[in-house]
Amino acid sequence: MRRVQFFDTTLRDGEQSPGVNLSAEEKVTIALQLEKLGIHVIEAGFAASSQGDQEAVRQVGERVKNATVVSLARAVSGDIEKAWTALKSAEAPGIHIFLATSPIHRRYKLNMSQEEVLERAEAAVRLAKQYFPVVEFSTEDGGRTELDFLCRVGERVIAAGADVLNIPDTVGYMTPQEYGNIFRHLKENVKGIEKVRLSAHCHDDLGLAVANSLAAIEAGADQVEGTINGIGERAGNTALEEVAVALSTRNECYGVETGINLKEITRTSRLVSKMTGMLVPGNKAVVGANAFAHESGIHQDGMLKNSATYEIMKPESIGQDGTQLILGKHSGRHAFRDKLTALGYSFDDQQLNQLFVRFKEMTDRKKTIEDDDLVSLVEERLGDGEEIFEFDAIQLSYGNHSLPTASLRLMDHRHNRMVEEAACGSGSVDAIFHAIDRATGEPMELTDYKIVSVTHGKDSLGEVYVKLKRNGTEVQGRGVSTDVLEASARAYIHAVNRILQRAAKQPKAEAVHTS
Ligand SMILES: CC(=O)SCCNC(=O)CCNC(=O)[C@H](O)C(C)(C)COP(=O)(O)OP(=O)(O)OC[C@H]1O[C@@H](n2cnc3c(N)ncnc32)[C@H](O)[C@@H]1OP(=O)(O)O
Ligand SMILES: CC(C)C(=O)C(=O)O
Repeated sequence: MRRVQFFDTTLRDGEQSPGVNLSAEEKVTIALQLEKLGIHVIEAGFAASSQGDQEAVRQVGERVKNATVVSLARAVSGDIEKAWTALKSAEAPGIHIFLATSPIHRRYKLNMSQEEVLERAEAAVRLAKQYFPVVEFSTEDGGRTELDFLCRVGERVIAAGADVLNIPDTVGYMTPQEYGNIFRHLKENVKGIEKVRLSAHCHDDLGLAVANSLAAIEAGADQVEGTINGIGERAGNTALEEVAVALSTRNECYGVETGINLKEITRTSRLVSKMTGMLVPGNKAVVGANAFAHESGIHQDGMLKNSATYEIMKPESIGQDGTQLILGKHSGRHAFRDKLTALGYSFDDQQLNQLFVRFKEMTDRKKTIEDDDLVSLVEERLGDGEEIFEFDAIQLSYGNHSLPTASLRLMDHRHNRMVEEAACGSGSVDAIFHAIDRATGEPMELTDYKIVSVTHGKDSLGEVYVKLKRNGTEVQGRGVSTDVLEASARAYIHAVNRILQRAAKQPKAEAVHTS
């Protein structure tokens, strides 16, 4: 199978992301992880750009043993010499020389004619060849360069001894078809092209960097350049982890092997994100936090039946922890039951349906449902018999200069009717409890009341515990809601139900106990 080599420029083009500045130590740490990932060429920096980067390139070159370490250099002797100073003690040194070839860059940036570009490129490669075993030449803005001229540049640098010819789409302007065609054209028209490795280097200005890189590979490129997480100048570079996973998952389309250790992808992505401060968006392909998370009920049901329904690769194959079924607004009963089973509960269909109704109410108010939320929800009902009174709705009027008033509606299952009552109190909670006493016609003595926050954040669940006493029987009630006043009402009604259920079971001798 044809081999495609991976050239990582996280430490050079990736570092060109605004706000990113890596120390030599950080570059070494990332480079050693790139080595574990199986990257073949690591661009450690641009030695001529600063004393600090020259030192960083030197340290990376000395520490990395299983990849070629290169420095970027302009087509000027000073840059090439600084690159050699940095890398002469490296295990496998290389240099990456670039010179823009497009009409726009020649005219406005370099102020060079085509002939001058050809001469400068050739001279730079010849000089670099005196020092480096591996010389890559990049035709900066190659995508927007006249094809004939691109071929002439290619021929000149190959004749001068270049080992790799890289055709960058520097401004992310190419479409996959156009970019692939450039590689086909070079392969067919450049003398000596078989002597060099042909390389693709894409930017993501139109969101096409990965697609363009894959198109180049299809058209014969045998090296792909990019960064981890796709970081880099402007909209960034080709995300190498995406290319590696695409080449492996759709190997029947590309028929190439890479030698990339896919299991190291997640670790590498997290390290780069941490050290550069460039956060990975949740929906980012392959390494985003949601890449293997399923939120909707229909998908979750499919996943539980067979993960191939909604996952095209195994999260473990790229070092991710595993599939996540996120319970939320769009979840269905299958995922709900599965989660409860994982938490150690088992329910018949009727119980599950009742809990599911409460769960859906909760998801309308709370973005993410955590395990603790579910435990609270379940335990609110656990061990209870049939509900006598069922909470339905509540409305409160509160002002610091007026009497708090609560209006409350509940279902009275004994008489199969909705009851609505209102009451005032010394505070909102007191008003709610009076309204419940009126609605049930079963006044209780409140002996304890406390509120606990179940999870974190503004939309966390409040859990209210009350103790009610009547005729010597004292019971506890629990209520959960994102609103503590509603949780209070639920807790009180829960306790009323339990007291009445107890009384029904022991009509004559009501024991005094606490539960
Ligand atoms: C597409 C890419 O990503 S290319 C890499 C881009 N990366 C960087 O630029 C990061 C590091 N850069 C730097 O630290 C600085 O730009 C330096 C140290 C390299 C150069 O700084 P300065 O000497 O002050 O020059 P400055 O950056 O302002 O201008 C670039 C000069 O290099 C010339 N130049 C640009 N590319 C090349 C090239 N490939 N070969 C030769 N000369 C070049 C420009 O024409 C300009 O020359 P001029 O001064 O004669 O007009
Ligand atoms: C130096 C070259 C390869 C580059 O980064 C680009 O053209 O984008």
